[in-house]
Amino acid sequence: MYKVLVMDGVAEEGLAPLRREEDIEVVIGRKMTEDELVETIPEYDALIVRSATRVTRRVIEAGVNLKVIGRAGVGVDNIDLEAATTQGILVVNAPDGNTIAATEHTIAMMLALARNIPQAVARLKEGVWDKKAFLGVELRDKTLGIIGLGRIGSAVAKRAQALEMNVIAYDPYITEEKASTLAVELVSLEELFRRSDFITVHLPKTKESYHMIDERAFAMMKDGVRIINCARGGIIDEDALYQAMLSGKVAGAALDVFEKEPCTDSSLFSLPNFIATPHLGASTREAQLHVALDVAEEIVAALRGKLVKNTVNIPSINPQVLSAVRPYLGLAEKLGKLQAQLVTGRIRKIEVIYSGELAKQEVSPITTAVVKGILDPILQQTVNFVNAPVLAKNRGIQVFQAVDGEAEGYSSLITVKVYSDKVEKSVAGTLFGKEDPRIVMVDGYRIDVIPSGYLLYVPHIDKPRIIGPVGVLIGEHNINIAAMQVGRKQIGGRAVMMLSVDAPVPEETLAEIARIEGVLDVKMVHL
Ligand SMILES: NC(=O)C1=CN([C@@H]2O[C@H](COP(=O)(O)OP(=O)(O)OC[C@H]3O[C@@H](n4cnc5c(N)ncnc54)[C@H](O)[C@@H]3O)[C@@H](O)[C@H]2O)C=CC1
Ligand SMILES: O=C(O)CCC(=O)C(=O)O
Repeated sequence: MYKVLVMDGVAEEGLAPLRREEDIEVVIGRKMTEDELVETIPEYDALIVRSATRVTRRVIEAGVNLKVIGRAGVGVDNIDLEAATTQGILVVNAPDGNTIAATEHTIAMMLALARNIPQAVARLKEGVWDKKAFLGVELRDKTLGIIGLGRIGSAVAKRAQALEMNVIAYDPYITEEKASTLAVELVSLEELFRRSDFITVHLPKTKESYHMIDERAFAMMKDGVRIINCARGGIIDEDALYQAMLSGKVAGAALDVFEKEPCTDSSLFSLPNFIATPHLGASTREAQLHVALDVAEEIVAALRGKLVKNTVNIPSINPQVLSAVRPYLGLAEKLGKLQAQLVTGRIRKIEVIYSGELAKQEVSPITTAVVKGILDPILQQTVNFVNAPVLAKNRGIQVFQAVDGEAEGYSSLITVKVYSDKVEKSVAGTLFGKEDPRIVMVDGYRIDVIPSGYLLYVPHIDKPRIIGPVGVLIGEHNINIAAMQVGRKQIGGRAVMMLSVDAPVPEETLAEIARIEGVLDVKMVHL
């Protein structure tokens, strides 16, 4: 039975995909302190939040059963992604469901700013009919500067154009083609500051965007500029905004988000031309239903080990790519696991080389499977597709991936080379047919072994009285040999023997095998 904790008032109707699963129990959590959440979380397999709950490192480390954290929305800045990744917990979000809600809120804020609507409503409710105090401005022919031309920025651009505004944008990560499809002029940040009558931000809060709009930026802007932030608090420096509004440089500002939330006290609240909402951008019935449905479906998929679309802490994999590489994931993991048991010393470098047909595919998921296979037998903690690359990096292991046309006669070949401070070892595998995995090479010696169960690896000198005595010693312990492969490059040179056995060979027998003259090493491997 899986248990899912749902926080922050995520829409009940949207939880239907979870509620219809018989082995999933949904628990609606009340507002909790960090300590309370730390105490509660160990019994849960999944957690769903909006923006209020802070999923800190402490919470994540206490979540010993957590497999997935879902954000019913876009921004994941309330989730410690690094901690989740290290712990092997998948983080998913619902990036599309609230785009229109946040877009319409932005347009509403811009119109409210231009026409002083909140202030006029408040005055009228005080019983004052004051027409003179609220002279507004029109949007038509004004320049709107959009910082961040993603989902919401693009949708804001379309609506602003319908209001006959001239739209310019700054987004160094999108192409000129995308901007021109939207009929938006891409400009530098400085030019956007200099030319805009209204500026709206639609980008995540990152190191780069933190206080992107600060004192220096305000100094570059037109007198009387109006500023909107329905993205994330902290992109605008609130102290600098206060000063710029006091001086009259900024004619009005509308914030839906604040650097510290909830924000119930701010010097900005004293300014008549400042308007604000309490992070309402995504608060429409439609958006809340959509994000809840999207995230609930993702949680079900993640718990079932199925394809998850909107992953935040591992690269999302295109379904076509996944179906091409999926058959190789198991083989890759086994090759990694084999290496982990053959290699001695501290691993410094892993190199995964792809040849043949496979070399034409996007192979990074296969490389991750190799790394997972290598680290899993070595580390105490759970190693999965989420944390394998991070754990390798944290341990100072370099991971390289390369393609090489030479597949040694196989249609596709995966070669895994591991370099430690003591040895350098290479193993290779392929699929016979579409799904029959085989280890076909160890240290350049050709073999043909099914990567499963117990394997005995015996490198030796190619001469008589080795294979027989090894078989006898194993037989004496009543252990059945299911298959045997010997690979050599030249008569009388080095060779490798790989035996599939039905049970582990005891330590003392391994020691006896190692004493046979001509045996160079002996290792029991379990795949
Ligand atoms: N107020 C609210 O309730 C809501 C807030 N949001 C927030 O709105 C923001 C935008 O959301 P989406 O449009 O869905 O995201 P998105 O990922 O589709 O778009 C973000 C855009 O910002 C651009 N960008 C990133 N760093 C940049 C930089 N340093 N300078 C300029 N551009 C940069 C990216 O290239 C991308 O095009 C996010 O921060 C999200 O959390 C989203 C929904 C509701
Ligand atoms: O869930 C909410 O109310 C906030 C949504 C939001 O900020 C986001 O999706 O980034």
